[in-house]
Amino acid sequence: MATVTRVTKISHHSAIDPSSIFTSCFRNSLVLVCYLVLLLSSNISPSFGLSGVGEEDENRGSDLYPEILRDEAVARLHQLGGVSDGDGYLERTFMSPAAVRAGNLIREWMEDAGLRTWVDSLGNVHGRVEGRNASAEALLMGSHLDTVVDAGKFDGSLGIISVLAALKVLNINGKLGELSRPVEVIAFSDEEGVRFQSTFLGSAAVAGILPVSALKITDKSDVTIQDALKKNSIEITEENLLQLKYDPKSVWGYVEIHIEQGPVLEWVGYPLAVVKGIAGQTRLKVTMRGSQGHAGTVPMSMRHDPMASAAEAIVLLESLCKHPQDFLSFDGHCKSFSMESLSTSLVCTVGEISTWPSASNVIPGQVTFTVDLRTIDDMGREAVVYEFSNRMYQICDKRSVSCTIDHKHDADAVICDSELSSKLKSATYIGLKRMTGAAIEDEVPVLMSGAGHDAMALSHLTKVGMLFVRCRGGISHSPEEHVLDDDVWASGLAILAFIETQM
Ligand SMILES: NC(=O)NC(NC(N)=O)C(=O)[O-]
Ligand SMILES: [Mn+2]
Ligand SMILES: [Mn+2]
Repeated sequence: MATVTRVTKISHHSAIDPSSIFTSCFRNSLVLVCYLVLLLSSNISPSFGLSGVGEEDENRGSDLYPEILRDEAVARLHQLGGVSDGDGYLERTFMSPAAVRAGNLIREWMEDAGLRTWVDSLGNVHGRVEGRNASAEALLMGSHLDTVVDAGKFDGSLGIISVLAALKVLNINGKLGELSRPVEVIAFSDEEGVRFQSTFLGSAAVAGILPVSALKITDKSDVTIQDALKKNSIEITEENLLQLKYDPKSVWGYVEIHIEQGPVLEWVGYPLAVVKGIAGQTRLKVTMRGSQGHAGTVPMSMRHDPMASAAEAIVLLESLCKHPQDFLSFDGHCKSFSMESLSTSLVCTVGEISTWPSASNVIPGQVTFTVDLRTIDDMGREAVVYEFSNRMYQICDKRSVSCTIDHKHDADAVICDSELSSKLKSATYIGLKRMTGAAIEDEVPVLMSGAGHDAMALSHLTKVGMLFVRCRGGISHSPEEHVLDDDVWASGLAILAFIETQM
């Protein structure tokens, strides 16, 4: 008997698009209160249960496949979550030993689902079935096999394992060869960009937007991307890099399942959401150099301290991103960006800082820190980067510290394809109906993504659509990241319904 998490019902006649609510309320810290008020005022009926498969139709249970879409998928998520370079925490970065082991394990699961597999020269792991018409445009699906440091088990992995579970069900039912078009699952080698700070390496190569110059990017140990591949017996050249690009005419679309990494689905009590779009992002590396010296003998007035300069710049960044309207101005004519969309979606993070020589009794000679800046408003993002840069250089001049800004990564915001999103929404209804045995009257939530995804890179190749899966407390990029077993199941049923109805 399937028991599925209870879902708060949003009555369909007052269906509301949570992302629009968030746009209007997101401005202040009462956003969730606003959201709740708006939901309650739309006659939320008492929560109806996804209370399990109806007793009356035992046959329905036969197309639920809990042993594959839930039990085996959950077991694989935990198994993959144990493949790590870290001791006691999860870490898999581009072409690391654990990333290679993870790729091999995923490849086994691809073959277990009946797919033809290979690894390309950027370390992406591919599994493909041609279906009835090998020359038709292919449906691409997938997500990333790399992780951040001290990661959760579901970010990236769920999008690979859930899709493979659905394809395994089709293979068991003898339907895989009957699909109307080829289907290809790709486990991308580097979405997080932790090692080289230039994210989407694998998916950008498939989309044809990874410049050859990227192969010379170095990590903290001065190892280039090219070296990292060579250490794994992959000789990447300009020629075979360019060969990785898929012909847009050979691709029908790209679909990615991913954890929400936010609190909304848990808040509204719904297991899945359709993604409306993905915020644009910029990554900077700031280096400040000053006068290294003795902590005990250099008078404060004579110091050129890059640590204090960095601290002032980081606090400035926080103020700029909390209150952009206090820093930015634009004449009403050019309308280059909307303060509304910027201030409701702008987030900035300094996640990494390092100093040299990093000794408690030494005034540092150099400080380096990262900046991660995101918003759905691309023009606004450029304006914020410009404003931060100018004000940071003023800080450095005032403190007689030399500063450089290295632009590591830029990705424009992406709007998901409306037709593909509509198909994913329909498939979600079908999947959830199978689980509950009752018609789903609610509007599937539609959310914006502040997190980046390989779909951003693939949007340069083909139309993209995404499904979000609820995660506990919205927590991600943490070992606390968690998805309910039944929500893993719901994601598998939704993508199975999508493939069955669209292919
Ligand atoms: N889904 C993700 O966690 N993506 C992460 N990676 C990139 N490239 O955005 C991020 O930081 O949001
Ligand atoms: Mn991530
Ligand atoms: Mn991710």
